[in-house]
Amino acid sequence: MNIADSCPHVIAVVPAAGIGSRMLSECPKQYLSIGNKTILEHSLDALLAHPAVTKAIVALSPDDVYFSRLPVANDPRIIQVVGGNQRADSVLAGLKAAENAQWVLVHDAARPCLHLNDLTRLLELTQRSEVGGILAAPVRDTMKRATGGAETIAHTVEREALWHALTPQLFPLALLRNCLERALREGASITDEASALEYCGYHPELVSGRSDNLKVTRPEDLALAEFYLTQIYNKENA
Ligand SMILES: Nc1ccn([C@@H]2O[C@H](COP(=O)(O)OP(=O)(O)OP(=O)(O)O)[C@@H](O)[C@H]2O)c(=O)n1
Ligand SMILES: C[C@](O)(CO)[C@H](O)COP(=O)(O)O
Repeated sequence: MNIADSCPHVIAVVPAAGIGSRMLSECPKQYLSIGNKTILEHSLDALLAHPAVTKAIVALSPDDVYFSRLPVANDPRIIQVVGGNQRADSVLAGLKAAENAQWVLVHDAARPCLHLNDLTRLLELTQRSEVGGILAAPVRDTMKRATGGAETIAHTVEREALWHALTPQLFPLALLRNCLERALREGASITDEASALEYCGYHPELVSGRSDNLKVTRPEDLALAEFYLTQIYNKENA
């Protein structure tokens, strides 16, 4: 049985409507280039490399003038929607455009270094989970909680069982939409999809993922992402 047969069709939602203010770049960071492609194109290619990911819904800013210039804009697997003021609003816009797929995964446009093996291991949840889960990386550093409003240490945070939430995050489409709509309606702080499920009392699984699946956020992240993508390219073309 090949990989595509063992996994149901999955729709990806890619929030790409941010302005990338922390990147301090001329254009939204998802349109910065690494090699011959933009960060967004790298992220979409990483998702569509898996045969089970049959469609990608990209949530774009209403002011986006960049996406239509990309070759991927003409890919029949890509659907464009207008994103919202917050990342969660953009994700919800994407979910509303998803057909009645059973499963949906949400992946930041700003995470171009996703490895196919990590995506494959996350997608294995479709075979054994009813709630879904997220790629995550265990915390390695000692973690400190700052004193409110000051840059002084209040205390050390126990790092045992502490994880960095990454993306993709994979959930049953109906469950994620219902939890996200309720959490947003009730004013919950939602910075990733798992937090909407947690708000509704669910406990998504943690799938250990590579720590080089970084979110390009600040200027110094671009060179690191380029290094990681070069590593992926060299391995694929060895
Ligand atoms: N209203 C928003 C805000 C963010 N995003 C997307 O969510 C992902 C993760 O968000 P983040 O890294 O915070 O991106 P920005 O919001 O663009 O960055 P910043 O907070 O520095 O402005 C990005 O791919 C971004 O494009 C989105 O689709 N809609
Ligand atoms: C979804 C996410 O990438 C998981 O770590 C993160 O929450 C996005 O946060 P941002 O502030 O929107 O970048």
